[in-house]
Amino acid sequence: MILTVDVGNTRIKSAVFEEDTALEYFVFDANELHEKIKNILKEYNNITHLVVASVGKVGKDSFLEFEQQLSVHFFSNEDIFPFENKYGTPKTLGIDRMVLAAGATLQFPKQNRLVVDVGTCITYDYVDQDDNYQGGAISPGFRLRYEALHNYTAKLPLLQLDSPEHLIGKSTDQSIHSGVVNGLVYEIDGFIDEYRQLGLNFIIILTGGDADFLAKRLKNTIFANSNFLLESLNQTFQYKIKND
Ligand SMILES: Nc1ncnc2c1ncn2[C@@H]1O[C@H](COP(=O)(O)OP(=O)(O)O)[C@@H](O)[C@H]1O
Ligand SMILES: CC(C)(COP(=O)(O)O)[C@@H](O)C(=O)NCCC(=O)O
Ligand SMILES: [K+]
Repeated sequence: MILTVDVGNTRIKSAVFEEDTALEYFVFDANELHEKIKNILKEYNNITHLVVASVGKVGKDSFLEFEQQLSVHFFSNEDIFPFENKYGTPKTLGIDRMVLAAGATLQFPKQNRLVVDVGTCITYDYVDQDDNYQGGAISPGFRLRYEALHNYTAKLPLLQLDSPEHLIGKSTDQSIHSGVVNGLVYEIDGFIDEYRQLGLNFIIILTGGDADFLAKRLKNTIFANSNFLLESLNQTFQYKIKND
């Protein structure tokens, strides 16, 4: 059994896998990391590997204590991945993006793939049908947009993510929701349309904490799976074991 841990910039997501099947999912904050992992290991005493991808402030050292109990793998850009990395700065490519690209490559062979991960940031990652990772884009996620409007103005309130009632906002709150939510929908649909105009045919995987909220609002047909990163971590680790 494998325990996968995805440390994002907002929260930590985790899942226990028995081969390709996820048995249980968990979500927690960085300050609960040790206690939560200890509890998971108690509950599932067949876990042999702890596999981590972190772009947050939780580093490799945070998992040292578990090395007495099981084998720990903290993914880095030096690991073996099932794609050729054509990014101009491969060493600075986020490990979450590397794992997403690996998952897309392994789960959807021989086709162009675009992964859109809507978390703290929105990341776009394009892997072509010959398994070349080409790059993508990074933009602010929902929370960052709401907070930026509040933090960098004198008058705008801090709102929680909510559906805009109208395209044309009739109040301050409605205008903010329309700007943030419709703006993000247009951004993602716009990116997808632009990629298509390059003559590219590709599958789209939408993931991250806000994938479900967004999926029904996009005009483009997509494959939405908020657990795609955890599944990809499990698959990338199995790929590593077979190919290292
Ligand atoms: N229970 C929850 N706690 C916090 N954020 C949540 C929750 N459920 C959904 N979300 C949404 O998920 C987003 C974070 O997505 P996530 O993919 O976990 O980010 P990251 O990987 O950057 O930590 C938040 O901005 C929020 O809108
Ligand atoms: C862009 C990110 C901050 C996204 O983080 P997340 O929204 O998943 O918390 C992360 O992938 C990262 O730190 N990337 C490094 C820069 C790059 O990928 O080029
Ligand atoms: K992201």
